[in-house]
Amino acid sequence: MIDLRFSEAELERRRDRITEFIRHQVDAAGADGVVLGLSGGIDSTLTGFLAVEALGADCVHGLVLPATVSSEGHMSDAERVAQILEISYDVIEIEPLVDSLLSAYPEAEGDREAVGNARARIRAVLNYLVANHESRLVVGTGNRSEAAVGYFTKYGDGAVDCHPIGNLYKGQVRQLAHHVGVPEELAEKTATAELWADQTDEDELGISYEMLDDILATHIDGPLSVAATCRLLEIDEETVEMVRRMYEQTEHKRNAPPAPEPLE
Ligand SMILES: NC(=O)c1ccc[n+]([C@@H]2O[C@H](COP(=O)([O-])OP(=O)(O)OC[C@H]3O[C@@H](n4cnc5c(N)ncnc54)[C@H](O)[C@@H]3O)[C@@H](O)[C@H]2O)c1
Ligand SMILES: Nc1ncnc2c1ncn2[C@@H]1O[C@H](COP(=O)(O)O)[C@@H](O)[C@H]1O
Ligand SMILES: O=P(O)(O)OP(=O)(O)O
Repeated sequence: MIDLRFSEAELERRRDRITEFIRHQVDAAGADGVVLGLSGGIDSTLTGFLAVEALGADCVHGLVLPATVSSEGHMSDAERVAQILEISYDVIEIEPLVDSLLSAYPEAEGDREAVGNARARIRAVLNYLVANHESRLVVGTGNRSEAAVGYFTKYGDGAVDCHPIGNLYKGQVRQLAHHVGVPEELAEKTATAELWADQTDEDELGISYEMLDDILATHIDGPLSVAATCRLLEIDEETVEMVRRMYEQTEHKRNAPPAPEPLE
């Protein structure tokens, strides 16, 4: 394993860079603030803390959007974050909207992945409903580790106006969260997409975030070959190749949809 942690000075610089970024995005769009989905997880919690630091509590609106598969613990943590930050927030149950989708297209009933992704997309629709109505931007919560392996729903949690923590690896998200004062028990929570019951990121991805971050930093985002990465991290080639495959196969999620070249 390699040590990707920031120094205290670097953490302060990251914090300043991200809060300046959020202010700039809002000012440049002439918006009145941001809307943010709060799941009780570390990414949305850190993003909420940084958005309030950047804009003030009045300019941040939280949405807590439980589904039947959401655990009570995560949803009460999400509300707790909104209360700590003293931001306005709404709690909107999304399962009636999922049911409407499935009554329109019952063929997808029981398809865990399709319905799970539909939950993420319903949340995106609600985020934009509020953002349009209140002249705000939708602020994303995705980090570099998730983005690099496509671990997000296309046009679901990926449907946002900016990604303030999009350059941080998951371990660095936790470190910055501690630094800005996120309570310990929230900063150390197990990551879960909660699109279906008992889902965890690391189980589904088949790799720990610690190892994923190391492979991304050295090989995918860094200069080392597969062989050099294996030697440095003392891991097998198959693990590095698996990450490389996830990165390559999900490129479409990180780019604008293509169109044919114009005719000459
Ligand atoms: N951050 C989180 O924790 C989080 C949040 C939401 C989802 N997730 C995870 O993300 C994953 C989302 O599922 P998914 O990736 O199967 O669904 P997706 O809908 O995000 O992406 C698949 C869709 O992309 C399109 N597509 C596929 N290959 C393509 C290509 N080569 N070019 C262009 N378009 C292409 C197709 O429309 C396909 O249906 C799941 O594993 C889910 O658990 C994680
Ligand atoms: N239950 C939720 N309420 C509001 N927003 C949510 C909820 N679950 C997820 N989100 C948003 O989506 C991103 C990504 O979610 P993962 O839990 O990592 O899948 C999350 O940060 C929230 O902004
Ligand atoms: O995106 P979040 O806030 O749900 O965090 P995590 O993915 O760690 O559960």
